Amino acid sequence: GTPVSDADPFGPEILEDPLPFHAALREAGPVVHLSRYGVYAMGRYEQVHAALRDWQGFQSGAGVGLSNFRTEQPWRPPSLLLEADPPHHDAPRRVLSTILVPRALRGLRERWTAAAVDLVDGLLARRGDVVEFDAVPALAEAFPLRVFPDAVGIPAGGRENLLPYGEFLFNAFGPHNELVAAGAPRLPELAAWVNAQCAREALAPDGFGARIWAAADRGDITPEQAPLIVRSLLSAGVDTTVHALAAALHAFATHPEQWRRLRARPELARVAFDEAVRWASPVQTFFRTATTDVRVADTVIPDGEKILMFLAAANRDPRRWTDPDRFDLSRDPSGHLGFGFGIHQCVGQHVARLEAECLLTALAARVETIEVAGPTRRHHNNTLRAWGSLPMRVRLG
Ligand code: HEM
Ligand SMILES: CC(C)Cc1ccc(C(=O)O)cc1
Repeated sequence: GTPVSDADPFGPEILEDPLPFHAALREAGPVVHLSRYGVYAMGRYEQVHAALRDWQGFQSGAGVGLSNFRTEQPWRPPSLLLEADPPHHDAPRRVLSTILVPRALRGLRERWTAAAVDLVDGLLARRGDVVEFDAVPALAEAFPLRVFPDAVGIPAGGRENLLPYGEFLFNAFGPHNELVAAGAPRLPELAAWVNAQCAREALAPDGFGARIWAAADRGDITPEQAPLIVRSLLSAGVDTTVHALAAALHAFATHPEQWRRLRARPELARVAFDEAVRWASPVQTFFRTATTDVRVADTVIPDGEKILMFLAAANRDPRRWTDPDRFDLSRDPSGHLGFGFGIHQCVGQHVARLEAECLLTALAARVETIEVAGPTRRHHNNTLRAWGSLPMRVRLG
């Protein structure tokens, strides 16, 4: 096939099945220059981990997509976390990590558990012992949309805008291909709606959003920063969990022995989710920008060049993982790069884990076997690994 350096990682062939390209990229060397986009690509765990750790040499402030904010206008005001370097990154990060730390989420566990049980019961009730449904709309999309917007505290109306907004955002980290073009027409209305949800008066008094505004009232951040930090939650907190949950359900549906393990030991739900995030890497890639001429192995990456990091390739690097292609609940997945690493590591990972734990536990309590019931369909996005459709058959027990 095409040599790695001429490949199009954002083209339909590789988006449909990236695994062969990831393997070829790992084998081609520690760093590979991709001529199509003029970027430096890394697929091995060692180099991706090192680049994520070295925030001084590999900055986020010029954008974490292909677009270089040093020379191009961002499509929206840059994120104060994702697209910021220290020191500007520090206060917004501290505010969000305090709000999203596990003990701050304790109050949600009971509510989210009840919501998961209610969703699963509603799906399975009075339909006999064998039930078929598409797990993408019925579970992977339905559960995050049922619990997360309320946790942020945004109004009830318009929440159907969240997924398409995130869909555009994650496409926009890649090149302006037809995936970006397809989302462009609706963007102005979607962006206007998202921005309106970040205003203090739009937010319920007890959600994550109100806590961000309370941090502004305390002077931990400025009132100008508060809405942008709420925007970070609405940008990063929906499509990621939707596609991670779909990936976990697909993993279990194609590995019945792992479902049996979860049924026997429901406390494995959390580690199972991290193994699914490692195995599927719902966030496949994103970029950094070299802040100086930086040497990686035998390559010098010139100042200002973009580096494309393949988290998904690193998460299946045989140099780091035993039997990397196996979805295995007995593995210790810690150290996986599915949530990133270092100062920008996912600040919402505990929210994602709690959502997954609640949904998987509710399913494991009712469902004896889970299997794919028909042709699955991928959904292509420049950054996200996603299922468009997951026909599923469950047997109650
Ligand atoms: C399974 C679901 C999720 C995955 C796979 C995921 C993945 C990631 C990754 C890989 C990064 C690092 C980006 C970088 O280094 O440039 C990140 C950062 C971030 N995530 Fe998540 N995420 C998930 C869920 C969430 C949720 C639920 C929230 C909000 C509640 C969230 C909010 C954020 C924010 C604000 C950042 C930027 C952190 C910073 O730059 O300091 N994410 N996420
Ligand atoms: C994997 C990351 C690129 C997900 C993400 C998206 C958006 C934001 C934001 O701050 O808007 C933060 C994180």
